[in-house]
Amino acid sequence: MGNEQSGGVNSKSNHTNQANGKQTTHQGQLDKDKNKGNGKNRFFVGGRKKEGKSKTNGQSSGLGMEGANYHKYPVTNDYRISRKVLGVGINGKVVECEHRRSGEKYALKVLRDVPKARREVDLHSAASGHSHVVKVVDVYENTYNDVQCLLVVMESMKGGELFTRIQQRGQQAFTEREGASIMYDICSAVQHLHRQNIAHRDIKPENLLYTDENENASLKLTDFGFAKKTDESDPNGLATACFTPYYCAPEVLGAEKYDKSCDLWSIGVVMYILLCGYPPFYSAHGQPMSPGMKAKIRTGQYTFPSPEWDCVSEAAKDLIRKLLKTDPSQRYTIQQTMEHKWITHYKKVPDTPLFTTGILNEQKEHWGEMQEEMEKNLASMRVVNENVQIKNLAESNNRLLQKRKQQQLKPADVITEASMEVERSDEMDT
Ligand SMILES: Nc1ncnc2c1ncn2[C@@H]1O[C@H](COP(=O)(O)OP(=O)(O)OP(=O)(O)O)[C@@H](O)[C@H]1O
Repeated sequence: MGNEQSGGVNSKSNHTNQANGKQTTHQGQLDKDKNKGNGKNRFFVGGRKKEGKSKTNGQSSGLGMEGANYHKYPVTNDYRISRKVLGVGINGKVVECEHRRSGEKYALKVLRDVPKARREVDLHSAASGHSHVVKVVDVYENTYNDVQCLLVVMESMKGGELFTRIQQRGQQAFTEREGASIMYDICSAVQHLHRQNIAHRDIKPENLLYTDENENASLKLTDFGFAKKTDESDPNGLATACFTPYYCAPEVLGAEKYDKSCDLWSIGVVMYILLCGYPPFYSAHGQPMSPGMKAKIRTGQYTFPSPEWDCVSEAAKDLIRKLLKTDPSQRYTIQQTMEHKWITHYKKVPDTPLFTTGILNEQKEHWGEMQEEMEKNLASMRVVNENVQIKNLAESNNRLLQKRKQQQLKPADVITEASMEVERSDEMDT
């Protein structure tokens, strides 16, 4: 994949000092000039070298970011906020903004400043140095109408969602080799996260976006709203909790691996859809879920139906089987996935034309249901684990866990209301 956009404010003026492993940006310099930051002036995104066609695995900015650098001065000092909505999620709108000096366009996500949002911003920033993770450029903590907000400036992803792009290909068939190349990119992003002990826990088609509409656009992972630092888990402190055969209890696997295994399940589902155009746990060709189908999900029954899967390589099917294991302790880790020949040798995967584009188009009207179903499954995986922790924190006499209990987020922290709109005329500059 190639032609990655610069993640910094201005690709020309960004520079990376690779000798000392630090990155500074034009924006960083700007803030130092103004002396308005919080004094640390650490920036999580620097100008990255443009990538050629060959892939680079797991590049990190090397910054070892623990959290974001929150600017306290108004975002509008640096950016013009536009009314153009780039997307709408559960947390509100993502709008376009423009850097005042460089004129470059970025995406702005506005979150209410609650601990969950801080976690999202910190973990996204920490992961942001990878070429297949959407870059966080700047973060501001500003107050609007007495509501404290976090404003996250990200690189603008102008190429839309993964499957929309495949749907829109026209006559040219999507091939298994292209599928392998896409999966390599996704897996390298997840490997980067897991190496930092970050589980994303919300890998789904809507969170995989392309930088632009060019053929060489990069696919990147975004939305760290459910991401979790896995090394904060204390599996030894967790006692047995109720669990269905669908999920093994975290104490069996270790909470850390449990959270990460959720990402591997998602990778398996995305890979399956990529290779045929419909999801694994569905009745023929994406028909809505019946109760019987739901039972199949719980017991991990899926098939590789004909004719879509007839020409797909055995190696691809083998990897899917290893990713879609219902028991997370049996499921492949990201390391094992990266070492599987279908991923490692993605360039040698057969160039077989697939049914994917045609089926995605035929099944357009079922796409919403499919997304909902995937979201429900992800949610139940997260809930199983959260429940286990909540139960044991409440019952535990362990002092460490008691301390964590006090810090535990309340469900009310989940942001459900619409985002703060930065639309007051004094903050707007359209
Ligand atoms: N960097 C970006 N560039 C362009 N569009 C973006 C960007 N980030 C997000 N979007 C758009 O905004 C939508 C919502 O963003 P995001 O998923 O981060 O928010 P959310 O409120 O956490 O959503 P969700 O409901 O998916 O959990 C995305 O589906 C996408 O269409």
